[in-house]
Amino acid sequence: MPMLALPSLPPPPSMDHQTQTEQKPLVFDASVLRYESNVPAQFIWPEDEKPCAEPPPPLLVPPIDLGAVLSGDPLAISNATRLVNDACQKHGFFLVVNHGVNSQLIKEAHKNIDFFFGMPLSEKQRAQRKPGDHSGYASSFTGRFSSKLPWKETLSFRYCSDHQSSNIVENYFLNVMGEEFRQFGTLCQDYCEAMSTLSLEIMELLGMSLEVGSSYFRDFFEGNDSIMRLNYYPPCQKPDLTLGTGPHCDPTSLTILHQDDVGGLEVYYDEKWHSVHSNTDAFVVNIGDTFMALSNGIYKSCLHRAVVNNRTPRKSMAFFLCPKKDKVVSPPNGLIDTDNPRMYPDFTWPELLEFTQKHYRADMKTLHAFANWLQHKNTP
Ligand SMILES: C=C1C[C@]23C[C@H]1CC[C@H]2[C@]1(C)CCC[C@@](C)(C(=O)O)[C@H]1[C@@H]3C(=O)O
Ligand SMILES: O=C(O)CCC(=O)C(=O)O
Ligand SMILES: [Fe+2]
Repeated sequence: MPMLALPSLPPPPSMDHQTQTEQKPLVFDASVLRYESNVPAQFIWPEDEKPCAEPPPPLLVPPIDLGAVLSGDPLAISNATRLVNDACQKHGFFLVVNHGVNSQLIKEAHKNIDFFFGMPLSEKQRAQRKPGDHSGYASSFTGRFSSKLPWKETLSFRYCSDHQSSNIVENYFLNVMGEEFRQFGTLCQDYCEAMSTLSLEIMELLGMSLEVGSSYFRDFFEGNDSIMRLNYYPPCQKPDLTLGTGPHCDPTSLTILHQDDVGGLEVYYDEKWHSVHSNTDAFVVNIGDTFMALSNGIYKSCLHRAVVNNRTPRKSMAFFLCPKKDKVVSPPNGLIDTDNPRMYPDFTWPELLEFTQKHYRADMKTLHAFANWLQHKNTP
């Protein structure tokens, strides 16, 4: 079988950040590192990927009034489908307002995130992510990658909307963190349920804007097997050297992000980075690689990153919508024709997830690398 070069696959950590001498393994303890003016080399990003010297121009994206769309108002629907269609063909990014998600639920979630990440490292490590697993706590990715480390801590867990998994998030918190975290678990379960509902509503809108019918993608994501991630970006004394999350397209289908009012999210469009103003009343929505494949490349997977600052910690909550395990990601016939031939091979989400967890560090070229990898894997 021909060997494929996978440019982002890092060498095992022992190969470059631990030398023959007595160097200790790197630990990202934010309570210490946030005051450190010497940023460890593993967190320093290459010159061409460093944050912009000046604040980048804002990305002008019209907010979509989801409430008006769901009320069935024909004018609101035609406006929203036009705006979404335009945004998704250009950069794959838009905002949703009047979304119907309880603002108290969002506030409580942010409070609990502050509490969780404010705990000592050893407490958070009770939920430590295991190698090859996408769930759990990670303080940066010190054991997983050896360079271009992100200045962030994350807590990720699986959410599944089928009936057999009704308490999957609550149970995760109970099992890994214990009884004192039951309430946080219930809150995250409720939040994920709200995100799953919201994502299916957005899928109706995407079905209308791609003219395949409002139920096509909604049905495809019924019983979704998704990932929820809480991101915490501690302050950094040298924010111009590092990144909170490096440039990437989400390999997942659709991301619904809620960010606090600190700011730091940036989107690449028209050959430059743009900042995204924070608006705590809005959800930030972006297309991911799996939806790009599902739309036969018509909607773009959004290239984005997060920068950090030297003053305030920043929080965001990302719900990564993913299809049920056995769903084949294949575009509907209405999106394929002689001018628009098939762009990507059929695949299932678990295959792409495994690719990003075991073979390739997700970046801006994941879908392309994955399509090549699949092709070589399946050619004797
Ligand atoms: C399936 C996933 C892999 C990542 C988490 C979810 C969706 C986004 C991916 C990620 C955020 C893209 C940038 C690189 C990454 C390693 C990160 O910085 O967290 C990615 C996630 C991951 O592999 O854990
Ligand atoms: O925190 C943010 O603003 C972006 C996070 C992100 O892109 C991700 O978790 O995939
Ligand atoms: Fe992302």
